[in-house]
Amino acid sequence: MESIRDSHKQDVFDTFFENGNFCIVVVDHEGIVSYINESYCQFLNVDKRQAIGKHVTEVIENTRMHLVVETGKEEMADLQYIRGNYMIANRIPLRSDGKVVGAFGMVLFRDTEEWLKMNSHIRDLLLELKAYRSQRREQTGATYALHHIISQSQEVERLKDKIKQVAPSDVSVLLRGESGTGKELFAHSIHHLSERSNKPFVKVNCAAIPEDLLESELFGYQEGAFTGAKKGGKPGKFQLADGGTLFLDEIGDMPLHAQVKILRVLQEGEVEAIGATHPQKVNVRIIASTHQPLEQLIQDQRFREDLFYRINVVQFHVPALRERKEDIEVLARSLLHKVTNKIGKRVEDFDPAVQEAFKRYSWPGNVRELENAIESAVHLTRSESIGLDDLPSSIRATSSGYTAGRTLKESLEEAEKQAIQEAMVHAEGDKVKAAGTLGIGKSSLYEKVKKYGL
Ligand SMILES: Nc1ncnc2c1ncn2[C@@H]1O[C@H](COP(=O)(O)OP(=O)(O)OP(=O)(O)O)[C@@H](O)[C@H]1O
Repeated sequence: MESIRDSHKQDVFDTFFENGNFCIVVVDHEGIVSYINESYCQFLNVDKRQAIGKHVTEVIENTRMHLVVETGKEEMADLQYIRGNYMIANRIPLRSDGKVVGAFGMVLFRDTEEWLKMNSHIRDLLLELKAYRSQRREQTGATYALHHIISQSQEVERLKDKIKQVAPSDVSVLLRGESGTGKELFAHSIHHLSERSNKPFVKVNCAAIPEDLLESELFGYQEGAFTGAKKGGKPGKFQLADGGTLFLDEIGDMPLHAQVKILRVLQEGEVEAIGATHPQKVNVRIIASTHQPLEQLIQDQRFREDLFYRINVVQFHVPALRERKEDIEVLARSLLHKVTNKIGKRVEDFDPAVQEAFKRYSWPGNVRELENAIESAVHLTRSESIGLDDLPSSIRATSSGYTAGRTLKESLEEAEKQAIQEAMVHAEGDKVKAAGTLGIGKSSLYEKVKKYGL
């Protein structure tokens, strides 16, 4: 099919070159004006017929068009003083068979006032967009999207791809992984990528709500349901999340009686507020997260198997930071930027030894621990680059067996403390297992845990 450029070459040319909004000039290889449009002539207050054929310096004040022909280098968004003001122009060399045969000039803004107007118009639009975005985030409750998850490792990149695949459906997702790995960020991202993104994202921290309040938090209550109940009652998290996503954080810590009730809501799509006479229909997508070994909890009868199958339709494992060391450097830089912006202190980089220590350390607290270590170092440092001395001692200790000013006994104790910490993380808090891995007795481990305040 003939393209619009070929069939209407002249119209396209006229529309662009004679458009009243643009000022355009073309010079030949000697800097002689071979074309100038009407609006440029009006702006310069010159007659078009007289301008064509003259050297560009005689037509346009402070022009550099002839210089662009000489240098062959384009000049973009350059300021040019003209008619008592600065205009902003692009100058582009025209080439034929590799030789500069002339130059094309275009005024982007006739004066800085015009530019400022456009600039403030765009700034206003950007501010409006920003306000709209944060308002929407506040309304929905999901602050993060997939692009906020910084990574370079194949593991996390693959995980992001899988998240994109399942997010649009309504399927329940179980996010597993150690504490601080970023499970909540993934939960937000799933919501953002789903059809529910304009509806609420409601988080329930199952480990933080006192057991006796959990039911009223989850399912709400009616006015007069119990002494101290608020006037008008209170909606539960399920009702608040209606149409959107309910994020059950740390679901492994949920008491059994609440598990039974949640299961019923998920099976029946109905929730009954405390003191209500009728159940109420709710439509929520469930995303749950846990760092606990749920299969073990099921065996110990601390987690209901039927609830496990309900929430575990698609399961993702977010790897620990020590299992994806490639992410540490990019994450550290991005977190440094985040922290310095928040604190307002100028710290731009890490000493190479710090990045090395970061790579060697095992990060039992994962990205959260990395963020905290960087925040504390930014507060402590006296230079623009974070050094080893600015790091918490546990991380510093991994840089070598030796830290200046420390006795051998202190260094050994630090190493021992760290080994115990790591073993405890691997054993998910099971002290008997951790003692076994370390090759020491249970009572010896208890003693050391007490000594180091772990
Ligand atoms: N890939 C990442 N990019 C940027 N920030 C991250 C990333 N992963 C985690 N974080 C940051 O680390 C902190 C902990 O993340 P998050 O709360 O999502 O972890 P979690 O796995 O849900 O932890 P918990 O199980 O304790 O609730 C947050 O401040 C988060 O912003």
